[in-house]
Amino acid sequence: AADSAAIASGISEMALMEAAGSAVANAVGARWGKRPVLVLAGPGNNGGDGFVAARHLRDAGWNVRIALLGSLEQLSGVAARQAALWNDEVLALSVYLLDGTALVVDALFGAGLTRPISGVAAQLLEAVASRGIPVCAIDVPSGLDGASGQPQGVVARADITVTFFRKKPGHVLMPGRLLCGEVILADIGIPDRVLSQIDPAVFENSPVLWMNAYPWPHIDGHKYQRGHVLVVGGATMTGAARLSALASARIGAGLVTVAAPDSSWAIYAAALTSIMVQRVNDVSMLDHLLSDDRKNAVVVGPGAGVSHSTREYVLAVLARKRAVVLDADAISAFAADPQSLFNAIAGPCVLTPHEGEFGRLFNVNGDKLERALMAARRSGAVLVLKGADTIVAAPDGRAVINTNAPPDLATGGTGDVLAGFIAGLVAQGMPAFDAAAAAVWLHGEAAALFGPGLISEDLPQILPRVLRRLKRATRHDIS
Ligand SMILES: NC(=O)C1=CN([C@@H]2O[C@H](COP(=O)(O)OP(=O)(O)OC[C@H]3O[C@@H](n4cnc5c(N)ncnc54)[C@H](OP(=O)(O)O)[C@@H]3O)[C@@H](O)[C@H]2O)[C@H](O)CC1
Ligand SMILES: [K+]
Repeated sequence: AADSAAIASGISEMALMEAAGSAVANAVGARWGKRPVLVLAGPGNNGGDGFVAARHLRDAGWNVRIALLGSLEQLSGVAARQAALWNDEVLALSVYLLDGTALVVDALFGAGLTRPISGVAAQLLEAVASRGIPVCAIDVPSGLDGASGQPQGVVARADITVTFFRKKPGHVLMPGRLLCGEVILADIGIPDRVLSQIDPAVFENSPVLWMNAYPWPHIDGHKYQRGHVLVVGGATMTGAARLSALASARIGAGLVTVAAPDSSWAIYAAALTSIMVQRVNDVSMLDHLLSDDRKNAVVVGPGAGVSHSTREYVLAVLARKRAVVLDADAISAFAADPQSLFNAIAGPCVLTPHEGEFGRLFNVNGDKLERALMAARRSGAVLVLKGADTIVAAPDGRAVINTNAPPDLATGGTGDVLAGFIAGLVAQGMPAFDAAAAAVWLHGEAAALFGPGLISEDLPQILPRVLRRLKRATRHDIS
């Protein structure tokens, strides 16, 4: 879409392809020393980029062969014109060409892939993978769906993928992110104004998306302006709510209260210091707590139990029109009747399911991005679909894909911390979608900064260091 908009705005297709292929040759030259290269060219413009890259590498003194799927006569448009500039032998695709090849430039298919790769092209990609030949992919590793990150049949994993203008969802969604290797973004002269013309709604998560909405404390602020998070605590799994509460406090909520039943009140009270503990044995006591409208954000779910009372608590909070983060058991508790939850959602609400919990509420098909967006639209909530490539989706069609989470995050309690981070930001006035995106990013950064050996308690602990860095990086100095 970006290239057609750019072309419509007067940039020639030939120039775009020239810039694209030359960026590929530059990336190859920067990564590898001179060696025999085989360029695999497909029948569309991805193949055209391959012809340009081949010419630039040859001109730089590399030993380059190019093999084409189909015949030169079948090429059309700019790809045909670029192929004509190659002015040298064009081979037919064959596995034998891999003998004596020390690097493959994969220009078979890019954005125009419409079906799984078959025949000799598939055999070649399989052989490239099994022989462990290094690969530079153009735009996407051929066979990877750039919109979803899902392979359509065979894909040869690339060491580097050179793409143009903006990353596509497939570069950041799993398993695409792993199949792409290092993604190199090349500027091929598509002006930024094109982005506003195509108005994309899906972005890789990054502070630039939500920094302007980040609620740094004001110099003249007091604790009530920084919100009051209420975490509904469970009776037996008390650690989960404590983690959420601690996370809300660390991310800057002015006050945090845990609502606890009599049976475990003493445990909460003994374990928490700056966080308050109040008694709640049933839904009417919870409702009474919520009559204080300074308690402006609520977390339900961590350690709550999949029960009737969890359902009642959620509905009571939603009826009070409080911003709410529903996690874990608060999601699973509605498995039998998801619509009763969706009907009750009217104000800011964030659902934070992992795939298992997601499947209990939503019966939607499609890739991860589509499913998250559909679920957000259906429920009216901001959806945080967790995983190595967590997606934050809004009912209005916006989505971010998060890429900074290290595998160390896959440990008990980290989800409770995330729910607390989100609620803490919402309590300080950040819109739910921005708060969820910011919380997911900060959660990933905190884990990455801590590194191996991470347990969930470490996340709130190390968050101040992440916040300090973020603040330093985004501070607006007076000059
Ligand atoms: N984004 C930019 O700014 C620029 C991108 N460029 C490059 O262009 C490609 C996209 O080019 P396009 O021609 O649209 O598509 P492809 O080259 O990926 O492939 C289309 C052709 O492939 C056939 N096809 C599709 N799937 C298969 C398959 N599994 N097996 C065999 N053939 C397949 C398709 O045929 P159909 O029968 O489906 O019609 C087409 O013939 C982009 O990725 C960039 O690399 C430009 O350089 C400009 C700037
Ligand atoms: K490709």
